[in-house]
Amino acid sequence: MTSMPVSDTVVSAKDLGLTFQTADGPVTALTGVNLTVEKGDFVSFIGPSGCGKTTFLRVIADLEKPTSGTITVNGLSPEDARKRRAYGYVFQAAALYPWRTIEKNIALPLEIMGHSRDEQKARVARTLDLVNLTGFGKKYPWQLSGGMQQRASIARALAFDADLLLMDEPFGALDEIVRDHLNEQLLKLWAATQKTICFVTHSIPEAVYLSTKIVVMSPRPGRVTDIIDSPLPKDRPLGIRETPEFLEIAHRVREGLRAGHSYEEHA
Ligand SMILES: Nc1ncnc2c1ncn2[C@@H]1O[C@H](COP(=O)(O)OP(=O)(O)OP(=O)(O)O)[C@@H](O)[C@H]1O
Repeated sequence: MTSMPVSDTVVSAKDLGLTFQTADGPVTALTGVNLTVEKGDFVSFIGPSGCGKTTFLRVIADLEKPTSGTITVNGLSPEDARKRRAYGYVFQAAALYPWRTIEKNIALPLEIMGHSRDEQKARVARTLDLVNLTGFGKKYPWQLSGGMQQRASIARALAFDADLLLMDEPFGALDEIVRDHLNEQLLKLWAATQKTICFVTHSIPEAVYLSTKIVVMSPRPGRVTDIIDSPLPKDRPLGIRETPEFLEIAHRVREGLRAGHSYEEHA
């Protein structure tokens, strides 16, 4: 096996653009995106519907091809990175198979990758523990709450131990109290596993609470209007959301979103 390139840069996008050709003409989902994600970063992408957040995640995952600019993932093309299983992907809906138990859902990618039964069992137990679902492996998805299902889908994405986790609005459909709880748990999980996380959200408090870096985007065409490096400490109790430092970053995100919006109105 060839060794991985040694670098702390996980994602590097330079002047990245993606225009979809549709029956109604071209749709520019992304234009001029420059962004570097370093190992261990927690990067949130925030912006209104249609600003290209999901498209950017899909480009990293090699599910879409850019039409201009360049992007590398772990120093490789997205295609080569995907083949080396560089990332786990968590979708907006938990997308668990209803006819499989939670542990069988988590084991599915491991089965496909040809891991032995013992290895599968060990990894399933480890990831269930990471998302606090030990004891629920034999349940079916419908027997779990929405928040627990989403944790199970995070466990599935963690099971093959990729360093990069791509999360597309994983908690968007959950109520605020459950969401707060999952945000706290996700930060603990991030600290424990030292993963690099790219996280799409519509929520300003969620983005500020979770991130080391916040990428503010605006639509038509989708572009980055601000990149904020958070000065907040890594250890973040929920109460941090009432501190002046937190509110200041939230204010800057809101300003960035507003600036993008007025561009849209005047374009
Ligand atoms: N496969 C596709 N074909 C054509 N247009 C597409 C395709 N995928 C996305 N788009 C368009 O690209 C733009 C960006 O979409 P994208 O889903 O990335 O936005 P988003 O910021 O994730 O939105 P949301 O917050 O609603 O999920 C939108 O205008 C969308 O309609």
